[in-house]
Amino acid sequence: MSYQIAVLAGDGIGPEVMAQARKVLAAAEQRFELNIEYSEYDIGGIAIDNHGCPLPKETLAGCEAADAILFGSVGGPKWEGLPPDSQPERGALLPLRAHFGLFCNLRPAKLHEGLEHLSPLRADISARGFDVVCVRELTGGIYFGKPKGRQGEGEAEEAFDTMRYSRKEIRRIATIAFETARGRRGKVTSVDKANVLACSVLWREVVEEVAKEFPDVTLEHIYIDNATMQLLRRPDEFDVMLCSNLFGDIISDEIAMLTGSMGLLSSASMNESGFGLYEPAGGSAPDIAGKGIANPIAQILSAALMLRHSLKREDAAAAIERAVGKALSEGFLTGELATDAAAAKTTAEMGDFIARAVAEGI
Ligand SMILES: NC(=O)C1=CN([C@@H]2O[C@H](COP(=O)(O)OP(=O)(O)OC[C@H]3O[C@@H](n4cnc5c(N)ncnc54)[C@H](O)[C@@H]3O)[C@@H](O)[C@H]2O)C=CC1
Ligand SMILES: CC(C)CC(=O)C(=O)O
Ligand SMILES: [Mg+2]
Repeated sequence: MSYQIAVLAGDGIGPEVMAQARKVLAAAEQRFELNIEYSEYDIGGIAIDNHGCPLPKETLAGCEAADAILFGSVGGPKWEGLPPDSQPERGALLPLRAHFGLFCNLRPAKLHEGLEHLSPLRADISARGFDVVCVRELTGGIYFGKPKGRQGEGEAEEAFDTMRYSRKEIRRIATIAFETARGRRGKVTSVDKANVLACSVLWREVVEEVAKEFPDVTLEHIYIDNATMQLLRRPDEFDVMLCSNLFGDIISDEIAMLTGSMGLLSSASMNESGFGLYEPAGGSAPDIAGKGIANPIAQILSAALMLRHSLKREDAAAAIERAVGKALSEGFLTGELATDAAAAKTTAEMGDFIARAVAEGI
């Protein structure tokens, strides 16, 4: 069986970390006798520069023809002055998510063995460890609600966004959260702002309905403001965090950093047919782009999620995750994690280490 993967490295650190994911995938292909073909396409800022638009037709056609999309990141200061819908994020990433109906975003974060002391959590809390999956609704809510815009003569006097959710949208993502919890520690924490927002009141109602179909799973509700605080206080008590688009965006950066770095959090975005886009949860990191110091692990773990969810190769996915665990537990760390700057590894050295560990079959 051969697989077609559309590779969209994008901007900033995207191409640097994507090169490492490709190395690791090559090692996995050899060891597990996978047959993967890759086609590379421009997206985001690089596509604006090369084609005059952030999501060229060829890119979309390449993605449509593929079994899965491996995505880097888009955006950066160079393109910030463009009209909003021509920018990399609103003109490419969000339309891509909408086009493929990628409503289900899974962001798994766990405190890796060997990194406990590098987490910004208080030492006694990080010693307890944690392992959380953020299940984020990705194609609805305030990021997509209409109308949205600016109003006023000349310089806008006001701007507005619309938060909107249907029962169907809430039901399908809540169902995924409960199913995910069933395969884990059996607890869903639904994050909302039901003391203020009409969408959150509906969110709670529908989540309660779905919960009745999963009597073996415990459900708790929490307001977003309290959730950000409780994650710092008792992260080990969370299992699956069910979030709307906006709240999941916020929570996912927090859980990434609790594990030590934004460069560790992978993600899978899937539609109702199981088609997926796999990308690091962080962005293009313009502050470190081009320096060869970005952590490629989020991209490498996203490739592992692609192997698991789209290619159904649990063996190869698990091997990559073990290889990442080996690097971290042996203190093989990129600069943002290394306590001894002189011992920090480059992006490429990390990719080489993990690829070798996959090839050697740890
Ligand atoms: N999926 C995507 O393509 C996303 C794109 N963006 C875009 O990326 C650009 C930068 O956004 P920011 O808000 O600065 O968020 P960011 O996630 O790019 O960076 C935030 C901080 O995390 C660090 N960081 C991120 N990834 C890292 C890695 N792999 N290794 C080490 N450190 C890492 C950065 O150096 C920076 O200090 C913006 O244009 C934004 O719109 C932001 C988030 C997601
Ligand atoms: C353009 C943003 C919505 C991307 C982002 O921050 C994310 O998906 O986490
Ligand atoms: Mg984000």
